[in-house]
Amino acid sequence: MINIERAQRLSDPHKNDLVMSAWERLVHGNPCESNVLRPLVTDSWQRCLHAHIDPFQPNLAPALEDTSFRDLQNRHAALLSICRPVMQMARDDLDNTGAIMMITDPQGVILSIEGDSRTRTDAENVSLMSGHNWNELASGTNAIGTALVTGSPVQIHAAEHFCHPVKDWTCTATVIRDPLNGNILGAVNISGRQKTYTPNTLAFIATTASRIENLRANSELRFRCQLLEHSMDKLACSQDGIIIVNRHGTPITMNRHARAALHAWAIHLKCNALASIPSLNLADDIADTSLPDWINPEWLETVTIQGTRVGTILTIPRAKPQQTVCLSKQPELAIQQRRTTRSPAFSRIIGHAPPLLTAIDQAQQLAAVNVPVLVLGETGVGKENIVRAMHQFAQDSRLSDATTGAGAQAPRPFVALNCGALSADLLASELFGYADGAFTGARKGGMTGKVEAAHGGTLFLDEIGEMPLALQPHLLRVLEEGEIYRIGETSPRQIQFKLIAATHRNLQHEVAQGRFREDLYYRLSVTTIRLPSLREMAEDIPLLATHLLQRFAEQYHAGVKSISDEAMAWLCQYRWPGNIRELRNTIESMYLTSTTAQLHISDLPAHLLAESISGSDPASQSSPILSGGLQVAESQVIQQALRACRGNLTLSAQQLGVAKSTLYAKLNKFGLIGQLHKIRQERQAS
Ligand SMILES: Nc1ncnc2c1ncn2[C@@H]1O[C@H](COP(=O)(O)OP(=O)(O)OP(=O)(O)O)[C@@H](O)[C@H]1O
Repeated sequence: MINIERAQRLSDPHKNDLVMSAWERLVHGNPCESNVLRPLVTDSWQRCLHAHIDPFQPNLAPALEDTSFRDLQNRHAALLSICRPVMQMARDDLDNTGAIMMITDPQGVILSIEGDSRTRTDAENVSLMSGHNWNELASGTNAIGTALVTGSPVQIHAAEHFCHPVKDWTCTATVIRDPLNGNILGAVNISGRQKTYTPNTLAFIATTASRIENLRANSELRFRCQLLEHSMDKLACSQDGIIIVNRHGTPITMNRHARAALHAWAIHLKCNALASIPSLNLADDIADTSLPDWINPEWLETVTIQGTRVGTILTIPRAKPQQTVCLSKQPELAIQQRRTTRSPAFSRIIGHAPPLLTAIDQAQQLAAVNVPVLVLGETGVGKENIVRAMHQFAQDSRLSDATTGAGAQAPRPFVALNCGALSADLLASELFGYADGAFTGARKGGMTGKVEAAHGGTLFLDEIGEMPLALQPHLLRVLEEGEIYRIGETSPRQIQFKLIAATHRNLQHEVAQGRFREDLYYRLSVTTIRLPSLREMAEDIPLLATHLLQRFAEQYHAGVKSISDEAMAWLCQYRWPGNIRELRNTIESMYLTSTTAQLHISDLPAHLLAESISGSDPASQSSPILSGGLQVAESQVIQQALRACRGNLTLSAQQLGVAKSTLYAKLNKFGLIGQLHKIRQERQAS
């Protein structure tokens, strides 16, 4: 490709007469006048002379035959489908503007054309129409052909065209690149009569191409997500080596048995940098379709989703196959087995409620697979807890591999960062690190970022929903490329880590609101684990409460304590907006403040009691089974407050955090008016 400076890409219509005279002299055998022409045009005219292009050829831009053209359109169906919204816009917005837009294949053959209808008719007279080839070597200097040679956005205005029939046209084109590998997929061009010239078309065409490239990137990302989602069970459960190959023939991930399986079959490939396998390219026109010797065709499974072939699963059997339990094949057996065997790494996660068990199963499955995982759940449900367990599980699995001969395994780092706790600048340097002297105040010698520190281990990005939009593309790039640039450095560092992100936000909603990038969302949300709120696992509250009491007894050495039935009933009906963290804090406070070996309702923190007494706790209204116990509890707390305030209603209401009228209504409801009088009499008597 030729590197074209920006200033060179723009035509100067004021020089058109000079350019025309230079062209006339050229076609009469004189040398090319580089002092009049832009270097871009000089070079192109030289190429045309060298290729013996006839500047006066009447049949400009040879046409393909109908069948060949249809074949060509079929071959480029993916590009045309991605360009559809852009061409739809051209149809609607270019009408009556004198401009037309077209998409070509990488050789310059026009695949599709839209725009101003009158100009389209004029354009047909000069072969600017579907099926015609605007390659430089076929049609001389023109925006499509020259953009394809240079790989840059170019304008070719009027006299700058090499062939006479198009010298009344002004054209601007650029290439469309594959965002995955930079290959040229085709070109996009906008043309009109020379009087429609405007320098702005250069920026417009560059933006249009980048919009098409973004659409392509998003659709590739979707295919990748679909492929990974489809392969997840195999990656997690299979005892064979699994390598997932994307639709372009590039391996994107593998399970932990792949290395051993390749070794068993004496296939000497570097797992970390498996080269592309052209014969597994399902998306592009590839000449080489023969499988490499090391692949047995029976190992291949093409994954087709909604009619699109999104990739291939390559299953390399272990030399001594073991029985595989795969979720998709034997769901009931697999679920039963997994549910009864919680690995030691997850033993700190207390609870047996079905939604929690599902989350633990998923976490165990995904822990050792090298794909990003998104953990969702309200605040305090134990997201960090489960992420740490996943890291431990992966670590334990590697250690057990090491004992079966897969090599020595050093401890892997676990690095956590809360994206909501730092400003955008600080977060950027914390994440990516920086070079020595990268900015004022930078630490001498630079700093290693969290991403780099997590190399070989797990990076936990908590509150990912709070990550500033400006940083999100950088994170996506790290995930896609497996390399980072420290701030202020120009050479990348290769890194490999498992990303686990967590959020309490609804990221889809954030994407819809423009606060979270859709491409990053797709990258992260391939595999999600949703942790239930404590309300959804209320059956586990007694177990959790008892477990926490035991923990605090060990921590504070203040003896073992139990919880009264009434207090437990209260704990079970409360709605716990702060989830397990709030439960933990409550039990801790009760344990430390109670003076007896059994915790009672009266040991509950005052603000929680006030909430239930004021009736603001919806659970208290929706749990008839517990409401008896709760009423007793309420009655006890009110009596306690009355006694503490020696029958003063105003003070009692203040202490309970309710209105005086509410308190009075409760006294009536619980038959405590007599009790109130008694306390007042005692006060007067004393
Ligand atoms: N199932 C569980 N069993 C025992 N303890 C738990 C469980 N889930 C959470 N915890 C405890 O609850 C507290 C809160 O958990 P954690 O910090 O993991 O929540 P989180 O969802 O990450 O919170 P946030 O959204 O605020 O970051 C921790 O002390 C954790 O140990």
